[in-house]
Amino acid sequence: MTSLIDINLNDTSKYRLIGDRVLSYRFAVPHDEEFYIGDILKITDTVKGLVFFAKVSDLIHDSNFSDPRWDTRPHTEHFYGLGEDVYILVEALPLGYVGDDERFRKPRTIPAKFARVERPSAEDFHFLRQVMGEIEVGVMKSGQGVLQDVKVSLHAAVMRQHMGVFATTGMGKSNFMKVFCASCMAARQFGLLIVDPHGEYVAGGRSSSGLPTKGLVHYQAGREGLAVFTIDESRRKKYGLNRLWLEYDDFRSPDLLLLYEHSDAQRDVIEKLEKYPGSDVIGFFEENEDLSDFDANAYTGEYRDIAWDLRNFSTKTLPVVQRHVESMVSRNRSFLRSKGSSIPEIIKALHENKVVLIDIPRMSEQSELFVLSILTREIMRRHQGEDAMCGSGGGSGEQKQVLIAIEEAQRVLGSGGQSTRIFRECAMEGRKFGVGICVVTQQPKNIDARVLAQLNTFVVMGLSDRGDRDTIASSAKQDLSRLDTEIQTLEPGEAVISTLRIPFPVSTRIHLFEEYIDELGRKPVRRPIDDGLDTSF
Ligand SMILES: Nc1ncnc2c1ncn2[C@@H]1O[C@H](COP(=O)(O)OP(=O)(O)OP(=O)(O)O)[C@@H](O)[C@H]1O
Repeated sequence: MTSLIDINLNDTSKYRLIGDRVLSYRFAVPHDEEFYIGDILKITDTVKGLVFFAKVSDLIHDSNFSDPRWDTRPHTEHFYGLGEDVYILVEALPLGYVGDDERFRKPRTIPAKFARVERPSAEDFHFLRQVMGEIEVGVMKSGQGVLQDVKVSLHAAVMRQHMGVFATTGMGKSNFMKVFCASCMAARQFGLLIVDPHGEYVAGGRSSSGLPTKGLVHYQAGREGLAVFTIDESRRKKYGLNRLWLEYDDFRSPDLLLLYEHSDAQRDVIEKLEKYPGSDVIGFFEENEDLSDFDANAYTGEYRDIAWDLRNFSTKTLPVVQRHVESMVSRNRSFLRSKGSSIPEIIKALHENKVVLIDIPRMSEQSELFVLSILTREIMRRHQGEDAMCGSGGGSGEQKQVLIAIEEAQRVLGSGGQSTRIFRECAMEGRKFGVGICVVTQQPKNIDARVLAQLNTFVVMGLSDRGDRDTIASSAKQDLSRLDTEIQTLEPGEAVISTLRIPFPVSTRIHLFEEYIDELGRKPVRRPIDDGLDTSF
């Protein structure tokens, strides 16, 4: 029989490990002890000189009585009393261990039998802090509370290996993205591109629960790490932002596939036109008023090659594509013009490791996808070439890193579909060229499984749908299946984060953006120019 009475009365904890598995610990605590799922524990193995950390994954009532039905008999309390023979069995998941060299490692060994189990103290937290990266997003949760001293930070170097942010509406996705942006502005480790059709990231607005929120321009101390390109004149003047322009040549015919449904014949036209600069394609369709009786042999206009390539298409197909091109141009008039594009400036800002926000308030979903697809293609094109091996001045040989956020990503990364080729290409090959994607979605089960398999960082916020949780559990690189209860019970603003270089899934309370930027504002911002300088007197 296991006694809960401690042998050494001077010892700080009387709980002892009785588990028998490398990947699952177990110990007993009195029946009235307060423990919560998610509590972080420290297990000291004095035999091997190792300190293990674990997280409570289950709580089970148990007893030492041989009668298996003792607790269902009347007057149980009277016969037995609830002394030390009745207890709670606590099951815990190992996080990792620290040895003499003070390095945190994955849990590849088991603590000694009866190793001491206790709650970690403030000094123990530096072991957990050790595994964190540069992009702070919150603090580590422990059961009902948080470990204020253990900030949860993602590693910038793994962002090119793609990230997913999964949350049902109202669970704090927008807040998370803004906190992530603010940390990227402060850390300046890679460029981050976000296209915002709701205008909420720049200057805030109202959260899904109606509360007023702030935006990235309010993080004043980090402003050097932010470049906003907007179509909103009043905002541009008020906050000193850049004007967003794209030019006809930024457009390529496959962008139409994202915006409209097409028949096979119309798709063929679009493919034929892919090799032509956007200004030629737009020029061709604008110059010909009526293509319903188009005859390539009789064509006398400026775009002979295009006319010749379209010679065999039916005169029913061409007017449809023409309508789509014209509607695309007129719909996006507020930022699309024949000459003069912001793309060089956008890419420069990304390569200066800034957060680049494309602010197109009140524009349609189609315009948002249009802009995102053009920018993604251009970033990929430049990174596939030599441009990204630079430092803006050229020659340092270091590859630039860019992360592209794709909100409501199921629209463009769902299973199947030609229309989303550029995003798919980015997910499959981007990392080789330093281009990562940040897939943000409420419906992970509707994202192509091959794309999910490419994501190496998962930020899982509350997901009410079992199918969504199962999809996440089967795609994450760390085992999240045993955290299902925790994921189901996450409150708004809480997340389970599974990422490379942090050896265990971390339960996190995401910072509230408004509080976080106040806190960041009080800290000095690290500027790339300061790297390597001794800033002391
Ligand atoms: N980390 C947090 N700490 C405290 N409160 C939070 C946190 N994150 C979100 N909230 C609160 O939860 C509510 C919803 O947050 P938010 O608007 O970010 O959700 P959302 O998932 O983006 O919603 P939607 O999908 O509808 O835009 C807000 O009122 C916000 O204040």
